[in-house]
Amino acid sequence: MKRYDAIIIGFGKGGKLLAVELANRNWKVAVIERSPDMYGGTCINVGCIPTKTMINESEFAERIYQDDYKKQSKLYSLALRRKDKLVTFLREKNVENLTNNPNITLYDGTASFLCPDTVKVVPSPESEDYFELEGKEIFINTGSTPILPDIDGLKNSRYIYTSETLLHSEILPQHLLIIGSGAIGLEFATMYAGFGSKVTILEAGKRLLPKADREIAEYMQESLKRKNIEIRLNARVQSLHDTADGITAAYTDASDGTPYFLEGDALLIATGRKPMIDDLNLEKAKIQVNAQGGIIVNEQLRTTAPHVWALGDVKGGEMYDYLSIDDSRIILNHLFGNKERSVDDRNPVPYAIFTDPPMAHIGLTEEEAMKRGYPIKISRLPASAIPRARTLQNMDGMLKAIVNTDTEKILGCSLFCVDAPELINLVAFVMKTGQKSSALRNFIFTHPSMSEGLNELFKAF
Ligand SMILES: Cc1cc2nc3c(=O)[nH]c(=O)nc-3n(C[C@H](O)[C@H](O)[C@H](O)COP(=O)(O)OP(=O)(O)OC[C@H]3O[C@@H](n4cnc5c(N)ncnc54)[C@H](O)[C@@H]3O)c2cc1C
Ligand SMILES: NC(=O)c1ccc[n+]([C@@H]2O[C@H](COP(=O)([O-])OP(=O)(O)OC[C@H]3O[C@@H](n4cnc5c(N)ncnc54)[C@H](O)[C@@H]3O)[C@@H](O)[C@H]2O)c1
Repeated sequence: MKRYDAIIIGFGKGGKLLAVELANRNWKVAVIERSPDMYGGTCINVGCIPTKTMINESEFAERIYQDDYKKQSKLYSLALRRKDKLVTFLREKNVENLTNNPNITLYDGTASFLCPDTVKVVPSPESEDYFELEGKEIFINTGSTPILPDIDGLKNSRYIYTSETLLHSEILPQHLLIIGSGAIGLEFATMYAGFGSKVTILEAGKRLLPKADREIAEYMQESLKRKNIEIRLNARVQSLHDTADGITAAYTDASDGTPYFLEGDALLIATGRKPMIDDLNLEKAKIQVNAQGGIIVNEQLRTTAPHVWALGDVKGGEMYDYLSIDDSRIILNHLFGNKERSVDDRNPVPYAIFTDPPMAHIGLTEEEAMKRGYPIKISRLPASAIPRARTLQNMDGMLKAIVNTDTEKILGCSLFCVDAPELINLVAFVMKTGQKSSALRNFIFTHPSMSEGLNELFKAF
């Protein structure tokens, strides 16, 4: 049996960064990945990168061929090719980063625990062959997988997709149905509407983005409507049936019990993701999981088994690329640094949803700040008031900030405007460095830029 200083299960975001850092410190590292199509993990293969590439392509398609489905279809195929090219480039780069390092060995296969320091690797599901590896430290970085709700007909339909499969389909849907209006549902809706598909989202909840600022979520809902994206809230999907040329979703509006039938030619399941623990045999290592199947870790990311750590989506909770990266920093800090980093010291964490315009948020919403009894003042700025939004011909949206009137510190900020995923990082920087809101009011920004809008937004405080 081969022995390593570190075994990393899953070639995901945090794991690949950790592998290189450990190897550069002369650790012998084994990385185990179950699928060569997933070298480099979710983000570059089926997550952030392909989706944002396609959203960018769709914005371009929308501008030039707004109502011409045939021409849009052609652009969709070309966009898929460009997306595939980028994904292949990044995947190859990711593999090179590991395989060029003499201290790293990349193994193809599915890993499972035999005991806390030994894993079994099955290279191919078709064969009974396997080998074992022993590690002084083991890092679980197996990511997450789509949740498939228990809906009649879902398993047998030919028209059902997940975010991982829809972007391999060559046919641009005429009418895309989406179940779920979280980040994935909204981003795919934006993408396909941009390419000219009609999009209808069926969301079980009573409001869009329940954790977002209510006012901003309402702006977004109105904006999506103008883009041919219909959102049906309170929707309880009971069954799905294939027809000669598509799929019918039968659902009930839970607010009044009215039954509906909706026809489309493709249906995306976007009802959340769950930690990928299925094959790991965690009991053999006495690694505990929570009720949602997330691996339980302490604030240093150690699991309940000695010398076994977990990073990224497999812990459950918030699932973002940058949290997996930060998890790797925390682990490195505990292995080689001053041991001061913790998952508790990184809040507030911003997020962004890449609709058109996109929405980004950090900190508290207005409702949350009120509930906590803070003395607050609120400022709002329509995106159309920012000259850069006009030069970009994207004036849709609203910016909103909440400041504590006693401390003059920013409590929360929601930006629904072009470039919001970039702007929110400026706000995050001010919040995390403990500066007052006046830092943004008086800062010199380039012109014309969306950042200038922050001068205006924070003028009120
Ligand atoms: C469509 C989509 C869009 C997204 N967009 C964004 C975005 O814009 N911004 C953002 O921050 N986040 C985004 N995310 C979330 C982000 O992609 C994830 O949070 C991040 O990639 C998780 O990385 P990870 O380190 O947990 O592992 P992953 O990158 O998921 O890697 C896990 C790897 O482990 C492998 N594996 C699993 N089980 C085993 C096993 N038993 N043995 C061996 N290998 C195994 C898997 O094949 C996979 O390659 C998006 C996600 C999706 C699905
Ligand atoms: N831009 C980004 O950072 C980005 C982009 C995509 C995904 N992600 C991450 O990926 C993860 C998964 O995203 P997601 O959008 O699938 O999950 P999500 O949990 O964010 O949203 C799922 C939505 O589906 C709804 N839903 C669940 N079951 C339903 C049902 N049976 N019928 C109708 N609606 C139902 C929920 O109410 C919720 O609104 C999230 O953690 C997300 O943060 C991030």
